[in-house]
Amino acid sequence: MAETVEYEVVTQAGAGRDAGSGEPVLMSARASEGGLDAAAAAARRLVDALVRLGDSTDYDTDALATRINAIAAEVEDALPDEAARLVEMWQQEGPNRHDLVTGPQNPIAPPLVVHGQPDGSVEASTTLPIAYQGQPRMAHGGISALLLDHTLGMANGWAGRGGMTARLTLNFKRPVPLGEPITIRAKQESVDGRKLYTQGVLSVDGEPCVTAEALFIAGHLPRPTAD
Ligand SMILES: CCCCCCCC/C=C\CCCCCCCC(=O)SCCNC(=O)CCNC(=O)[C@H](O)C(C)(C)COP(=O)(O)OP(=O)(O)OC[C@H]1O[C@@H](n2cnc3c(N)ncnc32)[C@H](O)[C@@H]1OP(=O)(O)O
Repeated sequence: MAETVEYEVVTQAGAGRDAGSGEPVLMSARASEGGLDAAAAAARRLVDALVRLGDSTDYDTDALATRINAIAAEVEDALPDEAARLVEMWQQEGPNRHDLVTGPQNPIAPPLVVHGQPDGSVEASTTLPIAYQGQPRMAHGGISALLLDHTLGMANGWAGRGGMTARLTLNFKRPVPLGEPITIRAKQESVDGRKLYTQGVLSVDGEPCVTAEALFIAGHLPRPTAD
């Protein structure tokens, strides 16, 4: 097996769920109004507009591609060393700002907002745009799987011991609509040695759409370091 390590969970407030405030605690990173978070939000907006644009418009998409490529080239010219960026990404003890589900710096993250609850569960919410469409007007099942896997993973972190997904079982009970608020609740139900058993449900308007049961194995791959 690959070498794995365990991380201590530190919340934004500087403590894990034992802080005992009795209030939900924000676990995902809060988006800043400017800087890279704002640029990622703009990229998300652009992706949404492109998917909605289609071909039946007079809009000059060739010129658009040229302009988008010019911006991409400008950003590429400013990129730091890739290894150093990886170290920076994983330095933070709190929520990952770069991750593809909750990260405000990641344009393909919806992003999902996750709160740790006093009862040991986590609750996550977002609204999915049309870029995530599977069946007409509905979210792709793989997106539901991604959101559930991640939220169950965060529930493990909130419970104090996180790990890697070994098995994820999903039941798709109802299609998940785009453009409507979705909620995911998840909780680590039991621990047996390194085996973490975690469950969750994705609901819309209080109606369960997708349920998940997972086995995680405690430990993560080591974070990149400068050495
Ligand atoms: C306010 C601020 C808070 C911030 C902090 C928040 C905290 C949260 C932070 C961040 C959340 C992030 C959330 C992310 C969530 C997403 C996670 C992923 O997507 S992970 C990527 C996908 N998964 C993989 O790539 C794994 C690939 N598989 C492996 O690497 C290995 O198979 C691994 C590590 C899973 C297990 O390998 P071994 O060698 O360590 O362990 P072995 O000995 O094989 O298994 C241990 C036991 O588990 C059973 N087991 C393993 N896999 C099983 C399976 N699929 N089904 C049933 N049993 C299984 C085995 O039979 C064994 O059982 P016996 O101890 O013998 O009783």
